[in-house]
Amino acid sequence: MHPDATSPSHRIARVAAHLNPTRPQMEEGAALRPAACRAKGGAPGFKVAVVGAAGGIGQSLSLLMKMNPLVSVLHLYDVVNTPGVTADVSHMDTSAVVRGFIGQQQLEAALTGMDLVIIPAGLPRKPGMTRDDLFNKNAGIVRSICEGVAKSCPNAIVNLISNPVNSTVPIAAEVFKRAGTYCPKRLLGVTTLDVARANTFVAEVLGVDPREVNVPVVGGHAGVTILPLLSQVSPPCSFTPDEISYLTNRIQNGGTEVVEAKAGAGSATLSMAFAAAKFADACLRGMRGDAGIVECSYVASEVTELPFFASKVRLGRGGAEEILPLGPLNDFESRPGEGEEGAEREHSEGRVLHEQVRSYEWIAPDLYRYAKTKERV
Ligand SMILES: NC(=O)C1=CN([C@@H]2O[C@H](COP(=O)(O)OP(=O)(O)OC[C@H]3O[C@@H](n4cnc5c(N)ncnc54)[C@H](O)[C@@H]3O)[C@@H](O)[C@H]2O)C=CC1
Ligand SMILES: O=C([O-])CC(=O)C(=O)O
Repeated sequence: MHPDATSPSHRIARVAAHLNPTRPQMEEGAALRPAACRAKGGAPGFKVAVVGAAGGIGQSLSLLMKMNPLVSVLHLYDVVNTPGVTADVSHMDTSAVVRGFIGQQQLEAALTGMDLVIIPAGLPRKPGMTRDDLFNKNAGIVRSICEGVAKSCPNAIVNLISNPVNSTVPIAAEVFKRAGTYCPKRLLGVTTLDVARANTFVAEVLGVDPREVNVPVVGGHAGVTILPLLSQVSPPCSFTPDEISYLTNRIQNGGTEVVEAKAGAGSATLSMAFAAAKFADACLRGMRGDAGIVECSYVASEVTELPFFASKVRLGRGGAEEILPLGPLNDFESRPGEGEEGAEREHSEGRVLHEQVRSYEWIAPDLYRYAKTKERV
C-alpha cells in the first residue's frame, strides 16, 4: 500500500475518482480499489454490468442490483444518460461500488472483468407492434453488445432481456460462436416476467398470496409461444376450462396489456426490472454455489426439437447447469396438431421456430439454410 494511502488527501482523491462517471476508463485502477478492499473483509461479491442502464428497465434494474448484497461492483453502461443515472444510484448506501460508462468507446471498460452481464438495451414496443417488429433495430444492438462481451468478459453469464427474446438469444449465440466463446450454459434469455405474471394472475383466481404460487412457463417469449403449465402449478390446484382459457390468454398477452395501457410510452419496465432483478439474483446465488436454484429461462435446449426453448433450468456456478424435463403435460398443453387447442400449440411452436430461423437468416446464412428445412410455418 502507498504510505499515504490512508491520509485524508489520499482518501479524498480516491473518492473524487468516483465522481466523474463519464471518464471511468481513465481511473479504472484507482476507482475499483475500494470494492476490492471491502471484498477482503467479507463476502467477495460479484461484478455485474447493466447494459442499457439509462432506459426504462435499466434505471429500475440498476437500483435493484445496487440493493443486492451479492453485488460488489456494479457497472452501468448505455449510449446516453449514464452519468446522471450513475450519480443517482451511487448515492444509495448499499455496499456495491457503482461506475458509469457511456458510448461505444467505453463498452470494453464497462464489460471487462464482469461476472454477470444483464442486457435490457433496445427499443420497446408501441401499441399495434409485435415484439418481432423490433427485430431489425434490436438485432444490431444485441449483436454489438455481445461482440463486446465476447471480447471483454467471455466467461460472463449473460441475462438477455432485449426483444424479441425468441430471436435475440439465437443471435447472441451466433455472435459467441463466431468469436469462439459460446457456452450454451452461460446464455440465458429472461422470461421471468412471464412467470411473475402467471403467479400473479393465478393467485388472483385462487385468492392467495402470489408469493406462495409458482407457475412454470415454457416455450418462448411472444404471444402464443408463451405457454403457462397450469397443470403444474405449485401448490397443486385445478382450474375450470374457463379459468384455463382466461389465464392462458392473460399471461400470453400480459406484455400487450401493458403496452396498450402505456399508450405509446413504452412497454413493461417496472415489473420487468423486478423480474430481471429476481432472475439475476437467482443466477448470482447459483454462481455462489447455492443448491436447488431453479428458474424458467429461454436457453439452448433439447427438451423439444427447437434449438432454443424456455423451460425450468437449474442454475449453478456455470449458469444453466441443467435443463429440467417439461414434466407431465395435460392435453391442453401437449396435444400437437389435434383439435383447436392442439392446432394453437402447433402454431405456437412454429412461431418460436420461425423467429429463431429469422435470426439465423440475419446472422448465420448456413444455419439458416439448415433451419429452413425444419421450419413448419
Ligand atoms: N424479456 C422481457 O420479458 C422483456 C423485454 N423487454 C425489452 O427490453 C428492451 C428495453 O426496454 P425499455 O427499457 O423499456 O426500453 P427503453 O427505450 O426505455 O431503454 C432502452 C435503453 O437501451 C439503450 N440502448 C440502445 N442501444 C444501446 C446500445 N447499443 N448499447 C447500450 N444501450 C443501448 C437506450 O439508450 C435506452 O436507454 C426492449 O427491447 C423491450 O422490448 C421489455 C419488457 C419485458
Ligand atoms: O410486451 C413487450 O413488448 C415487452 C415484453 O416483452 C413484456 O412485457 O413481456
